[in-house]
Amino acid sequence: MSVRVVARIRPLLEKETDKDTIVRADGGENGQPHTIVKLPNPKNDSEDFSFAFNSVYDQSTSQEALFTAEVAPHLKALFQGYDVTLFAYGVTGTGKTHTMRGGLKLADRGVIPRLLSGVFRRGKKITRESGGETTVQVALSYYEIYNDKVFDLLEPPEKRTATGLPLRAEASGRTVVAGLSERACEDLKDFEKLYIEANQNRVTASTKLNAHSSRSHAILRVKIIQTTGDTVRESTASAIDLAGSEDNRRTDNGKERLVESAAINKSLFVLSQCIEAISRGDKRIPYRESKMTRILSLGQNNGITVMILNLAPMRSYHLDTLSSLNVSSRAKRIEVREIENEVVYKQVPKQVSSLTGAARRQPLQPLANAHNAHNVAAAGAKKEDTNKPVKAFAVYTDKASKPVTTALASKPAANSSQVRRSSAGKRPSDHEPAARPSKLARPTTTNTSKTMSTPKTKGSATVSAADIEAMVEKKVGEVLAARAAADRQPQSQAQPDLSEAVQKRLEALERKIDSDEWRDENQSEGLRLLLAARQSKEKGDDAAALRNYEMALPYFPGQAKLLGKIDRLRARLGLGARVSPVKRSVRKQRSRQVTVDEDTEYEDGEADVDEESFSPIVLKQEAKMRRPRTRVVAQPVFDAQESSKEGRLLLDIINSRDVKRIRTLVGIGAKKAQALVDYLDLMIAEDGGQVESLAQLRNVPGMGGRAFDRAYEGLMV
Ligand SMILES: Nc1ncnc2c1ncn2[C@@H]1O[C@H](COP(=O)(O)OP(=O)(O)OP(=O)(O)O)[C@@H](O)[C@H]1O
Repeated sequence: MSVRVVARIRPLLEKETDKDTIVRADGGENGQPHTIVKLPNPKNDSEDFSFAFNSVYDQSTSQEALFTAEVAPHLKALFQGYDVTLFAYGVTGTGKTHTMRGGLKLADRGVIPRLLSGVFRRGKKITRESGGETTVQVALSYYEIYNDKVFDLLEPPEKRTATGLPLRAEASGRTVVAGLSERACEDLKDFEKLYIEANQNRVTASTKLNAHSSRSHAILRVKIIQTTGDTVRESTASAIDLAGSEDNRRTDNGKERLVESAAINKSLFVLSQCIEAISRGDKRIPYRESKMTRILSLGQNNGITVMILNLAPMRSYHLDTLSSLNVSSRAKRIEVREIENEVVYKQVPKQVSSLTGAARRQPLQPLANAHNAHNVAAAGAKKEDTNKPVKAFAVYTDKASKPVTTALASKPAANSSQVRRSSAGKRPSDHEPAARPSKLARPTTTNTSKTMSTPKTKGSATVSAADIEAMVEKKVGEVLAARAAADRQPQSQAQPDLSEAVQKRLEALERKIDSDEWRDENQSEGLRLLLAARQSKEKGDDAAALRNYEMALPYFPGQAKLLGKIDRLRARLGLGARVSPVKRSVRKQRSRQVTVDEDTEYEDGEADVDEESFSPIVLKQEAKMRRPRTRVVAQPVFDAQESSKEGRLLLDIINSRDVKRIRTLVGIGAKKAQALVDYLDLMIAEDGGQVESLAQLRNVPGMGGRAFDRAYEGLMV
């Protein structure tokens, strides 16, 4: 069956200043559960967008009701040998942890404690009814993915290693965490003790948007082992509380939080890309690009998968809500085959025949929602035109309105049985940069939030409703333009098969980045993002390429080459100018007289990145910019260098991309040489393969300022 996707709208919290609720549950007349999420078109309040899900739970839904409807029915299957995966997805502060973990009071308990309670109860029942012949053991493992590293939550934090636990692919195709501890759990009390202790190990820290924000993805695995005589049946329930995406411009996040946030946003972005790739039927699903997606292996795991989309009802989350509705709607299209885990015989090594392995590994199904009532009509329609792209989600407006002029307006909805009443207000995409919309307009408990819901008072420095409207308008315009640009590309161009040579080259780079253990984590991360951007670009997916380049930017702050790529892509997609995270106030135009700080950078804000400066990049860069200036280098010196024989030799050596040759330069060791070559492969090669000038070379990470001077001067000796 396809992944079951349900939405839960949380109630307003007392402290929340934005009381303007715009998200509501609909559909499901005559006592049937709701199936539609409705919210206004951000560009036209009188018109509604609707998204269809398997079920929709409104603000009044209790923890008990949600569990009874969505989780309890799968307990039986779990004991029949099926694996069950439950995961909560949504923007920060929308209620994921509340849904999964809940509060301490009995009525507030979330899905996880209720699941365990159900497991123990059913286990006892089975033992009782079998007259003691069948015994049921429960074992737990609990871990988090923090900054793309896996940490065991059942072990004290002192035992953590810097790199975390490695992942391993099993013969069955499943990805597992190597070296994870597992604890036997006798009863609910046992579980609660373990769970509370483990949660204290979980990295949560206060952010401005959510005072108890989860900064990691938490994964609880409950293994159920049923033994009858000499047969053993194992199945696993996984409950996953994903960290929420957030916008750093709104959260006042400090250095550490920024890095965390980048990791969280990246993994969630990869998840949305995987969902999209599966629903499109792509051959390559980018699971490998984040540990969370490797572990989740959406669509590859057998069994039953339920995705709970958490939503906040307020207007201040409007664009974020649209974005997560888009992603979740696509997830409905992922098919998971329900395959029972085999019974194995005690003492006999478990047989995993290749046939079984192959059968267990899920072939990815592009359009697998024959089970999804909303898609039946579309599935039929699709047959007529197999070349047409699969429309990834259903959204229709509720009010007949004038057709809009965007290119999107004429596209038919493909997976909704609902009548599309208006072609207006097509959905924004979830994967363009603009589609993880800014929370600029999100008020929570902050002052800004007040200004959102209260009219602007005279003389105050607040944002007026019209300003906000304009911001939303602009953002939506960007999103629509990006989508329109993407849609304008002919299908053959949208997903071309990469040439074998390019594919091989990219795969080799991917393997290398993964295998270089010596490499700084942040450096690897930055390179991975560049690689992902490169892959997207090769495939003609400019929007995804842009997103990846933008995410790589904090790892290579101020890099002219990278900024150029971003600017070009933004222009191509019809998006506005880039908003630089680097404070514009410290950015000055380079003048004839360029001032160089003692050990490195140019003053124009285009700080370079060398191996040592990868972490903590963003703040370090600003700190560097504040340092006193001590040396002044005149432009004529640069001009002379450009035309000197040393300059030409330096370029020649760098352009050779030969690690051994580059290492001969003064001040460049093995690591730096390798990092340079990788960077050149990713950034320069696609533009013709050459660093054309010394000025360009000075903007290559690791080759700015002093590193450049040393290498250059070394050639003069
Ligand atoms: N259904 C609900 N009923 C009552 N309160 C709720 C509900 N859902 C969420 N809340 C409250 O909203 C706040 C934010 O919820 P929560 O921490 O679960 O969000 P989250 O999505 O897990 O955020 P993050 O991703 O930042 O961890 C909490 O105070 C929580 O108690």
